[in-house]
Amino acid sequence: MTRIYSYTQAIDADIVDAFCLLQKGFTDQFVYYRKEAPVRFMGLGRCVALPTLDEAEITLEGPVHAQPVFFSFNRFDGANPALADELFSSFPRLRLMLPEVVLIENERGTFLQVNSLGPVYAGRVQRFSRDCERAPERSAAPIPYQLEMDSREQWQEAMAQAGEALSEGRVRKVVLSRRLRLQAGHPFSSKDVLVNLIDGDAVGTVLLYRYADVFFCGCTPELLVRKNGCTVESMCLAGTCPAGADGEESAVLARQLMADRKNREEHQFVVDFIRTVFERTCYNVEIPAEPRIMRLAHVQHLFTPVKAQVLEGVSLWQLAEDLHPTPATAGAPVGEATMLIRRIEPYNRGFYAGACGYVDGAGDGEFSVALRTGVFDGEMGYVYGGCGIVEESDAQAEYEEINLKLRTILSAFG
Ligand SMILES: C=C(O[C@@H]1C=C(C(=O)O)C=C[C@H]1O)C(=O)O
Repeated sequence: MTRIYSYTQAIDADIVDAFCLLQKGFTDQFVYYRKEAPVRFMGLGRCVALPTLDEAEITLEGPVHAQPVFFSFNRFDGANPALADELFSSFPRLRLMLPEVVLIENERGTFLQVNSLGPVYAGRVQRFSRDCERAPERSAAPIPYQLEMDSREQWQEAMAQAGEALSEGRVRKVVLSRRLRLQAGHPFSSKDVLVNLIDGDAVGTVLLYRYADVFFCGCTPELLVRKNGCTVESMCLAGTCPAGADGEESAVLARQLMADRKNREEHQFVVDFIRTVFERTCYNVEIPAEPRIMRLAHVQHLFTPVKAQVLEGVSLWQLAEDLHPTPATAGAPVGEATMLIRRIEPYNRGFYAGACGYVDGAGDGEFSVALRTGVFDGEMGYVYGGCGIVEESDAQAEYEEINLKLRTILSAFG
């Protein structure tokens, strides 16, 4: 058992400004920041890492009753024996990481949480809250960079391998990705990348995990699972078209996407998979019969929301493990597709397309699928993008689709 003391008080501060000021003093940094709703957590430092919540004995302190916020960043294919990209190999494999300081914004307000393995010393809270409240308004600088294009021939080759597995019937869908290398004149700043994503036009949830000099960051539209008491939600997201230049073009493209058999099929694999997991672990499962459109800055997706009540005794962690990876990021059947990805992709995805999120001391929280992300160290970085491949997919069109998806993470450089 690990006894954790968690002290929370309200603060009158903008949490992003406060994070920008405080971050200089901490090598470990964690962000889970939903842009469209105040579900925002920004963590600094490391109080403790635990394998499960069962190991924690939590004492809540301070004027606000709030659970400690643990972060969890997990690899796409944690069991893949292939070595991860050198940038990812430095991140420890820890399940639940509790920061020393968490800045919280939710529908109740903005809060400062200080976590400790002994009773939290009041002077410490006062010092952080003073710093938060005097934080200057943030500014972010653009980051000039060069993108090294990957080879189209290599992509054709990967597509040919996928095509073979599809025509032999070994898989019915596989999600292949591309990795592009970036080079900058100055070291990538995690603060600037973060602020550009939060304040820019990227839609979704901003994620950051910084460990010493290396950081993983992005803005994903895809929720894996959210748990609030016994209510749980998920999302089927697969099938893509461009966003369109204006409202009219966007509506035409959306209608074509809704009517496109290939995209509807790619989408349906995800719906069927999530339905199977939810019907085993939940009840009152609600899944609309028809998908909707999710419009983002650069692309639009077919999207089906999922809602249910979870069976007593089933944890958020178990749901995330059962759901990940879905056919949206692996393919169908999931195991066969994952094996094919290991064989075809010349790199290990690391956190890209992994389940990343937060869990609070009561077991509520959420995980997103870490899409539209990259990993950075000094002047170099890698960005990742993928797309679902079925038998009738065209290599050229899928290559272009990934270019559109990459524009979200590239928007982080201004
Ligand atoms: C794999 C990615 O995106 C996934 C694949 C999609 C598709 O194939 O249409 C759409 C959304 C995501 O589920 C990515 O962005 O890297």
